[in-house]
Amino acid sequence: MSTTKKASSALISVFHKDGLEPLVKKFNELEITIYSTGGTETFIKDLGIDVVPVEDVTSYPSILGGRVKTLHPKVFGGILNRQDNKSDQEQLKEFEIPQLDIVIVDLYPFEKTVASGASEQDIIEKIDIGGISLIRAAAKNYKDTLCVSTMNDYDEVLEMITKGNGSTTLEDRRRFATKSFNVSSHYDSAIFNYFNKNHEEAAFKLSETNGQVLRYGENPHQKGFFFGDFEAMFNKLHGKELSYNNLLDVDAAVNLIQEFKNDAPTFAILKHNNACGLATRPTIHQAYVDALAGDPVSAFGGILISNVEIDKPTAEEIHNLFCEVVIAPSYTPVALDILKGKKNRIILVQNEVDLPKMTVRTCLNGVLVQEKDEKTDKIADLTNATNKKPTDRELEDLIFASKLCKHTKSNTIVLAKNKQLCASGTGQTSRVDALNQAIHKAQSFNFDLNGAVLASDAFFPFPDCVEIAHKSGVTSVIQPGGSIKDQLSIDYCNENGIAMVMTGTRHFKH
Ligand SMILES: NC(=O)c1ncn([C@@H]2O[C@H](COP(=O)(O)O)[C@@H](O)[C@H]2O)c1NC=O
Repeated sequence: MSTTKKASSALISVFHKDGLEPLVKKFNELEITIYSTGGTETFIKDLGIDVVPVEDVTSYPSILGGRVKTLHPKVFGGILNRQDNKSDQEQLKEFEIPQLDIVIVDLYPFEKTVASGASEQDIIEKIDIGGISLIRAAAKNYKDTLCVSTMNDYDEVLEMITKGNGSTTLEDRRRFATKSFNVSSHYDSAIFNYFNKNHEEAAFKLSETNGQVLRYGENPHQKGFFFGDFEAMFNKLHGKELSYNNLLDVDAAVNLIQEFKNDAPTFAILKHNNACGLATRPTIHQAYVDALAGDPVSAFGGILISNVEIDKPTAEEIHNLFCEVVIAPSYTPVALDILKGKKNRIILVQNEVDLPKMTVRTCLNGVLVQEKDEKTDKIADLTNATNKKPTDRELEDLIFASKLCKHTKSNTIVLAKNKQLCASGTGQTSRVDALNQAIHKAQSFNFDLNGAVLASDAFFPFPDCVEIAHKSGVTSVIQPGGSIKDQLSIDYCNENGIAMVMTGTRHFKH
């Protein structure tokens, strides 16, 4: 028996009518009978194309404000019958059920309605019942039925139907069934996540429908994929394909620069997810120059991000550096031309899109999920722990350093001065190691640490860090506090004229 099937009928029930016209016209040309629901029927009729209202099949009107319109055995029988099953075919005849060869559905926009901040009642009404049932039924019966479950596929369907003169192959129908279960399971995950927003039910559903195969994973012998909507976040203007590691760095960069969103021009340079350069200045050119000065060695091959438009002078400086990715909210035309001067350099425009509020990572044989660390330390949150208070300049530097600390791998110590990163110790197994690494690095790039500030992502269990910091010139310290031995560090600061403020908030990043 041939597995290629010629369609003679289609049921169309779509929320968004955009993009439907060419498909409907093609069906009409191929003499495919079109059945349809209320709004879709009006749309098709207005195109001057014959359409059979679904009510003519069910002999029921649409009831309960549209909650029930296609949910009827005559509709589902038409979709689910097996064409090679004698009894199914006899029942079609007996109950006068029309054969439905193609089903096209565009579901009520549930996720968009939730995102719009609509009321619970509006959201509930956007839980599609009939549409999702049509999709499940048609996809289940892919041997006989073609299921089109998203408007993104209309072009492909039009091409397929045109090429096959109304026929589809089993292979195509199975492929469309897979797409349909992708749509239906994503839809149900979104509904579950909406209902379970307070996490009463101990279940986790992460559903991403946009996937991309990467060149490889973290290393060339590992396969890698990205599931997410990169295009929603960025316009890629130039350069090679982003790698797995590029994506991780871009993520780190975007989260870091978010802290400086409404600040003066700020430039960050990152390597392996940590910043090796950061500066806030009156111009973005100066911010870049001073960020680079933080560690011009590490900056090689780095990820660059700016919180404001990149102009010509900045682009000229950047062009001297080999870097993987440049990210900014915009570029002047001249700056863009300069940056495009290197073939592989990836240039991204960051769109104004909210980042997810939860983070997810694999752990053992499951996943760990947590709220994102959304707390940014502010001057108003600080309590003075010492007799000496930080100067206004130091206070600004303390907040600057604390913002960076939050986005650096633990254990970390950040040393900063005049809103410039002098050096940080990153991902160390002890806080003392992190501090020593930072001091050593800062000195190797000729930073004068006299008057510098120190930020620590967690409390000091002993006074050793403040002592080492003091001896290298640090005059002000910001830390969460909370150690049973806080007083030892405070006493040392008081005895040596250091100001220490406490935030009360730890910023571990593992
Ligand atoms: N209730 C039903 O039987 C039903 N059947 C189809 N729908 C949906 O109704 C929408 C199309 O409605 P209309 O053609 O009236 O504009 C589509 O999004 C479709 O998924 C239904 N609506 C909700 O469940």
